[in-house]
Parts: sequence; C-alpha cells; structure tokens
Amino acid sequence: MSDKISIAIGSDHAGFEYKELLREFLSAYEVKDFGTYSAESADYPDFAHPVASAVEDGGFTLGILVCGSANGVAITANKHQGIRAAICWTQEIAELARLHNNANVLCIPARFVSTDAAKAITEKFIATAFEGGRHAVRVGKMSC
Ligand SMILES: O=C(CO)[C@H](O)[C@H](O)[C@H](O)COP(=O)(O)O
Repeated sequence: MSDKISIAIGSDHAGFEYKELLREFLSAYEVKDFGTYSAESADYPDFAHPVASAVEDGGFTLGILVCGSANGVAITANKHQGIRAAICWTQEIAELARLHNNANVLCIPARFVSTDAAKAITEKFIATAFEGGRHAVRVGKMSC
C-alpha cells in the first residue's frame, strides 16, 4: 500500500467502533477523521456529506464511510457529483468496485461484517487500481 494515498473517514454511531479500528489500521496513511467521535446516536448524513465533499474537492484520494447497513452513507455520498460510493461486504466486491467502477468511497456495513473482514475489505479497496478500458466508458456514462 502506498503512503501517498490520503483518506477521509467517517461513520455514524453504528460504525463508530469500526471507524476507530480502521483509523488505527490505516496509520501508515494520511487519514482525516470527520466523526462521529463517540458511540452516541448520530445521523449518518452529518458525516457522509463532509467525507464525500473532501473527496469530491480533491483534498483526499479516497473516502471510507461506515454505518450499520452502509445504505445510508452510500446513498448520501452518491448525491455528490464526483463521488462513486460502493457498499462492499467482501474483498471480492471491494476489488470489483475499484477495478470496474473506479469507486472512490468505500462504504462498510458494520452490522453485517466482522472487524477482520472490514480490515481486509479496506486493504483490498486501497490496493486495487481502476482497470480503465471498457470500464472507463461505462463510468463516464454514470453522471446525469
Ligand atoms: O445503517 C444505517 C443507515 O443505513 C445507520 O447506521 C443506522 O444504524 C440505522 O439507520 C439504524 O438506526 P439506529 O438508530 O441505530 O437504530
């Protein structure tokens, strides 16, 4: 994994513990934590929007968002024009999200994957590059 990659990370209460673990796991990278900062109940858009904006603005290479199902953070992040947020629950899905979809925000469903799986998914997502070619044509047709 390259140390030039910068990562914006965020979660709600359901993803808080996983976010903290991932932050430690990603200590070799430049990581900015956009909250939440405790396990107290919180609203996922309050963290998904800032992470998505940070990636959309070009300040960070990738984003990582964690909530219970990952649906809320993914739906929110995908409202941003420059964002391709993908829900990943296996390493294989994470690899495909990068290879084929050039996903730039990884969304992890904390209530449905183990902490070890979350780390492996994150590692795969970061380590995999976009394949381009026919996939670039398709990704280019995503915006409306
Ligand atoms: O999964 C989520 C959104 O897609 C959130 O993390 C919440 O956990 C979910 O909405 C359930 O809310 P709760 O307050 O934790 O019951």
